[in-house]
Amino acid sequence: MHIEVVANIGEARSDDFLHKTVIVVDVLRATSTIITALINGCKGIIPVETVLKAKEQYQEGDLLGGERFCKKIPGFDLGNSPAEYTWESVHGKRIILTTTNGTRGIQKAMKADHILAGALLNSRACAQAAVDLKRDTVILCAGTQDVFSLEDGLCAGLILEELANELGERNILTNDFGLAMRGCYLQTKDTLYEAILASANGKKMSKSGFHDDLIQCSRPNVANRVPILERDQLVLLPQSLTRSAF
Ligand SMILES: O=C(O)[C@H](CS(=O)(=O)O)OP(=O)(O)O
Ligand SMILES: [Mg+2]
Repeated sequence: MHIEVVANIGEARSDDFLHKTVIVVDVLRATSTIITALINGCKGIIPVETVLKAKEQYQEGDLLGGERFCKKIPGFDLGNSPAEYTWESVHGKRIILTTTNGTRGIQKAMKADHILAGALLNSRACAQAAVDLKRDTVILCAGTQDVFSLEDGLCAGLILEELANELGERNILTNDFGLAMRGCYLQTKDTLYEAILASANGKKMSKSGFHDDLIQCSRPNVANRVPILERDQLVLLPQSLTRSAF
């Protein structure tokens, strides 16, 4: 299996996604939020690029979620903190979500055969799903405003590590950036939270009052489910029979 790791949305060329599986990674915080919301029973998540498009898509009974500059968008029901997306607040609801980077990354990947939402939370499940989908795979690090973000790279490294465990070292091929991210992950795997806390986004999140989100989003493989885009909605990929629950 060939896996290309792309450093940020600005470097992504959507034609490169044809016939592939794209795992969109935005650890802080969009894909961590998406995973949390779906596991907590939300019906589906429509990722959109702008606030205007979110309001256009909105139907009675939906929840509007998302942020600009890390903060909840005025008039929206939810921000972009995974902790807001509890069973009580989201189960049975459809969510229209717009964030600065993650939802833009999903839109950018539209030419792919399959689009998955990945984060540290579900890295092993993402690797297993990518193997089951039998496509060459792109791990698209969302980054922040078209600049690489360490937390996304570390997650890409963990997914590569999980793919090597699944397929065997000799059966995975990646690009130089992927090799570098896998090395970074292996170097920091026992202090992931501290590494993310020290990153640009980690410092920004802490300063903005979202320190708890760093703790939540830095937990590897605590979720065994994978969001997949079906038509225009993110839903949970059915648990493949070959995979254990945990
Ligand atoms: O809400 C977030 O965590 C970030 C905000 S920013 O881009 O880092 O300012 O957005 P996301 O789309 O989740 O990366
Ligand atoms: Mg981010």
